[in-house]
Amino acid sequence: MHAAVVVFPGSNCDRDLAVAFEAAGAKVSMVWHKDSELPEGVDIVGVPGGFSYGDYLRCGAIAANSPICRSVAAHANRGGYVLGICNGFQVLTETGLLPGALLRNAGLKYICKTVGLTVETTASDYTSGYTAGEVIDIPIAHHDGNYFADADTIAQLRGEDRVAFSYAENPNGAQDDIAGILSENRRVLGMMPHPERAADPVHGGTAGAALFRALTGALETA
Ligand SMILES: NC(=O)CC[C@H](N)C(=O)O
Repeated sequence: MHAAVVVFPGSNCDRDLAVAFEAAGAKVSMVWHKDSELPEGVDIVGVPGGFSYGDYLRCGAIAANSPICRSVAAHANRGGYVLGICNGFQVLTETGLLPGALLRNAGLKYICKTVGLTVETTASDYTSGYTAGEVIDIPIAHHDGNYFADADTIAQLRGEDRVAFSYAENPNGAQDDIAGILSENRRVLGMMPHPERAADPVHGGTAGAALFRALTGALETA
């Protein structure tokens, strides 16, 4: 599996994401925000966490209009896989690849801690390594993680089994406790928690590693 990890000015989880992909057996290329093309043969694009462009305007809003994001959208629209984590999830909602928006946390504070995440569906190449209903410990670190979408969109996400993860205890006011959602074709995942920060024993937890292993397993045999 060949993964590309996008680097924006202000990204701070790009290396962590690359290491997590590599540990699961992927080949990784780093891609700069000013590049207009993804490398040939990329199976999945990772949009990492951080503070792209200093979170100016809105988290992810400027990144969503960067040259590389046009190629990321084209890749997704061709049926390619895209994983957006934290700021990456914010970028994916800003590009319109995923519905809804990430608002300021209900408590108006930056939250940095490990939370329990309920695996809501195993029907995706990201979550097939978990069991449905399993609660996994994954860190969060954000000030704009409060997922919002209108009632029809939430009902559609639930009806189509597209909520990948929910918070066991809601830390940020996210609607319906939503922590991560899938696109209609289940190949684009956006999630606020950081699986790449729980992917090695030195992180103090390895629950995130199963997501990367499931992906490489699925894409290697595809
Ligand atoms: N860790 C992150 O990606 C943070 C995303 C964004 N800067 C926020 O604070 O909400």
